[in-house]
Amino acid sequence: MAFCSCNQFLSSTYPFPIFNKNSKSVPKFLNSRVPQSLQFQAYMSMDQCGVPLTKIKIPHILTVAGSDSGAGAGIQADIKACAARGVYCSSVITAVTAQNTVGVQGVDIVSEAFVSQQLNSVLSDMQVDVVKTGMLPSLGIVNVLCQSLRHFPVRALVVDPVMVSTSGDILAGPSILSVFREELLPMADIITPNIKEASALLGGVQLETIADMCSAAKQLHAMGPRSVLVKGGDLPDSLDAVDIFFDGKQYHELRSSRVKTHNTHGTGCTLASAIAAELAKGSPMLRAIKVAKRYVETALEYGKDIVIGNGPQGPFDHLLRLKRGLYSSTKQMEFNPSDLFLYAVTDSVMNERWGRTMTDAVKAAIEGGATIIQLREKDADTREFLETAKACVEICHFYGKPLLINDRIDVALACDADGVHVGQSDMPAHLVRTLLGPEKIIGVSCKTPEQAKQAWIDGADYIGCGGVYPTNTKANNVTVGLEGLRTVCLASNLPVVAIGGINASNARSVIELGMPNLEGVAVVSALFDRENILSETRNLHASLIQAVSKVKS
Ligand SMILES: Cc1ncc(COP(=O)(O)OP(=O)(O)O)c(N)n1
Ligand SMILES: Cc1nc(C(=O)O)sc1CCOP(=O)(O)O
Ligand SMILES: [Mg+2]
Repeated sequence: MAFCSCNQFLSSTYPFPIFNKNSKSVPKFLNSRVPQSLQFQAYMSMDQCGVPLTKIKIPHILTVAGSDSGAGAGIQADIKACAARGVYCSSVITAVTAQNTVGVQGVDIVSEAFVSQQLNSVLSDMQVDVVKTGMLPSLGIVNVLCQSLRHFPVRALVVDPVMVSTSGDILAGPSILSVFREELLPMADIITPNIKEASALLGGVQLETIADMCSAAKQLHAMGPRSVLVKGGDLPDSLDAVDIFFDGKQYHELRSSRVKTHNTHGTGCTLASAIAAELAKGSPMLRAIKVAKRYVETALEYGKDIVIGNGPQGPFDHLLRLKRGLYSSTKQMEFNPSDLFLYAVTDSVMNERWGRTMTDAVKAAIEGGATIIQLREKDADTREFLETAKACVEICHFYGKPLLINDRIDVALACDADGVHVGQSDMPAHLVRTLLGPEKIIGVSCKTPEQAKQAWIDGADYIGCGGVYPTNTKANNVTVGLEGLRTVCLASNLPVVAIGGINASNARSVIELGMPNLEGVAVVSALFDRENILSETRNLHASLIQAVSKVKS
C-alpha cells in the first residue's frame, strides 16, 4: 500500500510547543519520528487495485496512571473520558489498586522496568500526541517516565499530580515530591493539582481562599510548568466550584455551579484527560480547560443519581448514558462575546418578499459586517430547513462566522451548526447543553434578571434581551425598553445582545447605555426586510462602531 501526505492537511499544526521553555534537557518541537504536527493527518492511499482510500489519524492520548478496580478513577476514568471526547487513549499502568467506592484496600506498584517497557511499546510505535500522567507511585517510575519523554517527545504533557485519593488514601508519598519538582513539572504544559496537592507540592502551606490559590498557582508556575490549574473543589465555604488558571502572565478564575452529588470519584483524572483530549484536537490551553470543565460538569449531572457501590463517593457517567452520540470529534468554533456585535437573525418570508434566497441573504449580511448568523424559521418544512441550514453552515464557516439555529435542537445537531438560540418557552437550556455537548454555543432569551441568572446556571454562553423597542417581527412580544435591558444586563453574568425593533438610527441609544456586558445588537427586519442587505448591514455596522467609540471616549 503506497501512502503520500495529503497537502491540504499540511498546514494544520498545533498551537503549542512540546515542552516548557525553561526545560534544560528537552528541546522545543523536538520531533524525531513521525510528522506529529499533522493533526487529523490524512493519507491518500491506494489499495492493491489502485482505489484511493483516505486514512485519518485521530488524536491520541497516552495516560500513564494507576488502575482503579472500581473504574471510577485512574486509567479506567481516563479511557472513558477520552472515548467520550472522541480521542484514542492508550495506557501505561504504573500501579494496580484494589479500590471501590469505600476506599483503597490495596496497591501493587508495577516495577520501573515494566513501566519503562510499556512506555517504550506505545511511544515507539503509536504516534502519541499528548501524554497525561496520573498516579506515579515511586521515584523510579517518575524517573523512567521523564527519560521516555525525552527520548520520545510528544506535543504536550498534562500532569495531574495525584497524591491522595478522594477517599483520603495515599497514592504517592512525599518521597516523589523532589523528583516531581525538579524533573517532571518543568516538562509539563499544564499541571492540575487540587488544593491538597498544591499544598503538598509547596511544602504544606495552607490554602483557604481564592487569593491563596492564586499565590499557589504562581509559586507552582515558578517550578517550571508552562501553566497551572489549581482546582478549588475542596475550597471551604464556596457555593460555586472555583478553579484558578495561571499561564505565567494572567490569572483566570473559572467558576461554575456545583453539581449536587456524591458521585464525584475520579473527577480529577477525568478533567486532566479531557484537557489532554482537547489539546490533542488542537485547542489552545484556556479553551481546552473550559471545554474539559463543561464536559465534567455534564458528566456529573448525568451521573448524579446513579447508585454503584455502598461507599460515600461513587463513580459518575463519563459516557453520558451514550445519549449524546452526535458529539463531534473535530474542533468546534469557539464562542467569543464579540461575536454578538452585529447579530443577524434571518427571516425567509422577508427574503421571499424581496425575491432572494436564504444563502444569498446570509452571504450579503456577512459581507456587510454581520458577526454571527441565526437561522430563525417558524413555519418551514424540517427537510427544507435542514438543507438550507447545511448550506448556510458552509457559507458561515467559509467566512469564519458562527451559525446558530433558532429553537430547533434537532436541526442544529443534524447540520452540525455552532449552536442554538432558545427562548423561555423552548427547550430548557440545561437540557440543550446536555444534548449539544460542552462546546456548542447556546443563547437564551431573557426579559428579567431571574431568567438571566437561570441562563447562566443552565450553562448558556450568552443571553438575548428584548424587546428593546416595539417590533412587528415577533407577534405579541413584550417590550422591556432600554431600562429593562439595563436591569437585565446588571443581573447577567453572561454577555448580552439586545434585540427588538433595533435599526441603524436607534442602535446608538442601545450601545450608549454603556453596559460592559452588552456586546451588540440582534436585528431581523432592519437587515432582511430591505432591498439591499449588504448596504443596510454596512450602515448598521458603521453606526455601531461610531456608538462604541463614543462610549469609550
Ligand atoms: C438573539 C436573540 N434573542 C432573542 C430571540 C428570541 O427568542 P425566543 O424568545 O425563543 O423567540 P423566537 O425567536 O423563537 O420567536 C432570538 N431569536 N434571538
Ligand atoms: C426574534 C425576536 N425576539 C425578540 C425578543 O424580544 O426576545 S424581538 C424579536 C424580533 C426582532 O426583530 P426585529 O429586529 O425585526 O425587530
Ligand atoms: Mg424560540
